[in-house]
Amino acid sequence: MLTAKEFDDVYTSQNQFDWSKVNDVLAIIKAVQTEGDAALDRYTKQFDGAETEVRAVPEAELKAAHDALPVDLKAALTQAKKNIEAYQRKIKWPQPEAEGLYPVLHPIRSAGIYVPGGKASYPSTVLMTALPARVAGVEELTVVTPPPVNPATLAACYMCGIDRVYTVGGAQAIAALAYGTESIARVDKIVGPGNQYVALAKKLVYGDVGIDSIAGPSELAVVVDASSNAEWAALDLLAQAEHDEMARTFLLSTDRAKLEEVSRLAAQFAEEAPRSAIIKESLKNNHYTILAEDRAEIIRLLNDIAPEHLAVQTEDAETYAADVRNAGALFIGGFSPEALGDYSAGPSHVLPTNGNARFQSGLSVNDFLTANAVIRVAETDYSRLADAALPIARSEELHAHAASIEARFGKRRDSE
Ligand SMILES: NC(=O)c1ccc[n+]([C@@H]2O[C@H](COP(=O)([O-])OP(=O)(O)OC[C@H]3O[C@@H](n4cnc5c(N)ncnc54)[C@H](O)[C@@H]3O)[C@@H](O)[C@H]2O)c1
Ligand SMILES: N[C@H](CO)Cc1c[nH]c[nH+]1
Ligand SMILES: [Zn+2]
Repeated sequence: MLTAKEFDDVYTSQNQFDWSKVNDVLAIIKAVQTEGDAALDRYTKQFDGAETEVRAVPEAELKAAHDALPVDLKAALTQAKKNIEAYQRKIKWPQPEAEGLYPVLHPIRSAGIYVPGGKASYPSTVLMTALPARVAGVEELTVVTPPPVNPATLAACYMCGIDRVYTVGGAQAIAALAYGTESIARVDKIVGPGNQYVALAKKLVYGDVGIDSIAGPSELAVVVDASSNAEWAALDLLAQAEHDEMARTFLLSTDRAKLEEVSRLAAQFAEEAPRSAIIKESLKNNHYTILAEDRAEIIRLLNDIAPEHLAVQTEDAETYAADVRNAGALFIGGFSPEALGDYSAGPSHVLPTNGNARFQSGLSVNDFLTANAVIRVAETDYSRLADAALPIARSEELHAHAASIEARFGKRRDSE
């Protein structure tokens, strides 16, 4: 258990993006650029142990996976799909009136979706990425995901009408979406979460292609007080720790006894959990229990951590939403476990990690829209804007700028 000061000392140095693999990832990207599909096949064999030739999964295979879904899973995916679509429709930017100065909104044409598949499989990520894109009106969606692929992931692709699905993952899949290969067409924007290799590749290709954000190893901060259910809090911590040894969890309170109770239960559940090895490693290296002085100190710590997920399970939980500026998604109250956000609540579970919530929101329909400013100046408004522009153009000594503005005064006088 750490005080806030002790946490500040240890955490700041660790809360940095891991660039140590950058040369490996750059080499992968370059190989895909020069060798295309052959490089994809080689890396799939090397990193995923699969002897496959990259190919689009036939539509009939997607449909067969969908038809074979167990009834309860099909119903859950269908309901989750409805909830996600409803939320994305609600938050979609409205098109402002086409008057004078306004943005004109367009969906981007094509998007590539990375669906992780290394340590777990993620049919839910198909829904959480493809549906916001579909609500925006993106024409073409390509999914990449490493082998072996969970049939439920293929079924989810079928439900979302994905145009092409390729069983390739990691940095090589990101490079293929960014630059294209013989089999995979390049896209306008790449979205979706992934491990350090995927995150590094997205950073490196950005600018040649759009990206949504860096959605890396999962994170959860849980705030508890004497009133909190310690078992629920402990299980919520495990639910994120089981994603990855690199998943980060934080437990905060002003109540020492409750922190001890939650920590004891988390350690006990970790022993019994099916994914015990991953969870124990994550809790050992990437978990922080913090005893704060007061609520203000908890708020300050949360804004510094800027966690992907924040679960507040205290009596005054409602008050946190206004005071915490930096969190990818907030889960308020005991009946809002983070896992519901992962699957069925509605907002996308693709959220910024590693402190990126300071400047980045979770994936949404609006990530698939561009807003192009339209400037249409009425002649009667010209002088007002020209007078506010000319002295600035002259001070920048950009004479052609000034002349282009002055020329309109001449034209107007001539036409009067
Ligand atoms: N932030 C979010 O929104 C969000 C959502 C879901 C999942 N996640 C996170 O996504 C991550 C998924 O990671 P994952 O590993 O399970 O799947 P992944 O698909 O991201 O990574 C697997 C791929 O990594 C590549 N790889 C593995 N070892 C490599 C090596 N030594 N060199 C080069 N490439 C290598 C392989 O190509 C493999 O296909 C987890 O950390 C999870 O917590 C985040
Ligand atoms: N918690 C993950 C985001 O960090 C999303 C997810 C998908 N499936 C289960 N969980
Ligand atoms: Zn999760």
